[in-house]
Amino acid sequence: MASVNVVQQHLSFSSSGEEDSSDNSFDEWAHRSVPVRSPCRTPRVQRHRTRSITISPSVPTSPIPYAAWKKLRLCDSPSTPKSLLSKSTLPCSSSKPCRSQRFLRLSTAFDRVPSVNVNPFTPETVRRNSEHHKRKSQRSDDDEDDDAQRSKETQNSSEDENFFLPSKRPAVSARMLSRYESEFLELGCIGVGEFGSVYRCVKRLDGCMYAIKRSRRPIAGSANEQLALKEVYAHAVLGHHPHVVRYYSAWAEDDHMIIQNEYCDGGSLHDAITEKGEQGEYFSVPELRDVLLQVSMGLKYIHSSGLVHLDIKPSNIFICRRPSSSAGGEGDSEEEDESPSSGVVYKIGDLGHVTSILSPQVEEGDSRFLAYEVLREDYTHLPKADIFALGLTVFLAAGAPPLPQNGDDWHSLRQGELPSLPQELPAPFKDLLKTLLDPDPTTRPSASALCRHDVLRKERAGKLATQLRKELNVEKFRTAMLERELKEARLAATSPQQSSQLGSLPRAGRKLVGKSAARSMSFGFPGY
Ligand SMILES: Nc1ncnc2c1ncn2[C@@H]1O[C@H](COP(=O)(O)OP(=O)(O)OP(=O)(O)O)[C@@H](O)[C@H]1O
Ligand SMILES: [Mg+2]
Repeated sequence: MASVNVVQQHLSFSSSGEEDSSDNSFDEWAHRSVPVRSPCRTPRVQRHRTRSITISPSVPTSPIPYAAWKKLRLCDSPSTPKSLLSKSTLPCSSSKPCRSQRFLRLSTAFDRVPSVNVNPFTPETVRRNSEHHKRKSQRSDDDEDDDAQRSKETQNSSEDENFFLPSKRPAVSARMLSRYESEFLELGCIGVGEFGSVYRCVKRLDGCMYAIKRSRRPIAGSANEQLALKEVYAHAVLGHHPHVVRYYSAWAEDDHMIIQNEYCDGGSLHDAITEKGEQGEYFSVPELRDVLLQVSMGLKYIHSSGLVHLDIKPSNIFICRRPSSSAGGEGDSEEEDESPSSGVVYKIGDLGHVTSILSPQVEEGDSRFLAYEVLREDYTHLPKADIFALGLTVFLAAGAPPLPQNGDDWHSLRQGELPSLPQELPAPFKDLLKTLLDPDPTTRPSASALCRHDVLRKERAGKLATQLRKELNVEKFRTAMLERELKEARLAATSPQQSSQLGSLPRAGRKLVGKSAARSMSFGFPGY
């Protein structure tokens, strides 16, 4: 759990003698992590601002008269006047004194907000637990003094429990905080879009990381309300797919829509392109194929659900670099059983423009990625507008210069003129990309056709063959070992004398210890 690490690191850092940070309250830390004047203000700051303006004892906390707002009452947020908030603040438990200054500070830092549980099942916690147990057993081997050892173990085990086991603090306190504050610990702002700001948060109950998107402006009665609702409706209908950002929950709070999604630890494709660009690099051909194939899989799923995304672009494609530490992990899907060749998973996110293919209500996305037919309000081939935007996305990843928002260059791109690239793409791949940008939407391949396309699948097939060859070699080796052991066993059965001689005089190259190791050798293949 990177998030928990962040918190623990921060806290132990402050306990290491840097006393000028004596006022290291969580609030201050959270504020420091967000740049001053950033448009990405934390919901907490914004909420308090709103509250100080709109909430007085005589003013109801939900003064929104709009009929449309009623639609958003997915979960009523409790009223949280400041008085209740401050009353609800619990002091550090006095019945269980803090063990060290670090823990004292830990509880000091946390006592303004409910604590966070550590989920013992996340890959990171499991890894840390096993490393810790290894270290502990090494310590036991080395230590000779039994008494000292025993007292040390008692001390260590309580340390371990405090550090690695789920916390014994109350899971979620029933204090009068907003749902966002009571259920999540905010670790920082990870992005700002047109519609919302996105925060990396740990859910206090399950200890997993989530991306929480909060609409930047109040939504009741505004055009943003439709966008907010669309995003939630689309997520709820789409369910799980490895190449679509997973949705967990949504609610309205202080007239803002809040959406809890899977956290993608690699940021957006836009970030990755920018990072590479700053070093004069761009995505290689295998990486481009990977992006194209994986996003096509996500699109195939969205399109087959009767929906279109209509805002495909690098900043709406998110990257997961390691096994998901959000709850749930990867979902199943017929063709997604192959793991991505790069170890990087691309996921389609930001469903704010999603609409139905059959009865579209089109809210145009970013004009740089807009297909010409959508501008002309021809909605007969909407899924192909996603394909067009995907084509431009891949061109950008390949090193194309920034796309025009309008003007002659905008039109030329929609008349079949390809963006210039700093790298030479293989002809079949370039031809495929060209079809994605074809002015005629019917000529562009469908997402489903892209998923099956030879140019994208060939490399995976090659990798699969290499893997199978390796597995075959291992099996051959294993068979040879078994045959040899069988021969020896037969020999031993027919002439016990010979076998005892063999047993007493080890042959060169044979192990004295662990002779049967080969049999229990694990190559990590199912069935063995
Ligand atoms: N699930 C996530 N995991 C990691 N980062 C995310 C996630 N969701 C959003 N972000 C970050 O926040 C940024 C804005 O998110 P998002 O695109 O959902 O907001 P938006 O306001 O709808 O954007 P737009 O301007 O495209 O309408 C993203 O570009 C990305 O950097
Ligand atoms: Mg976006």
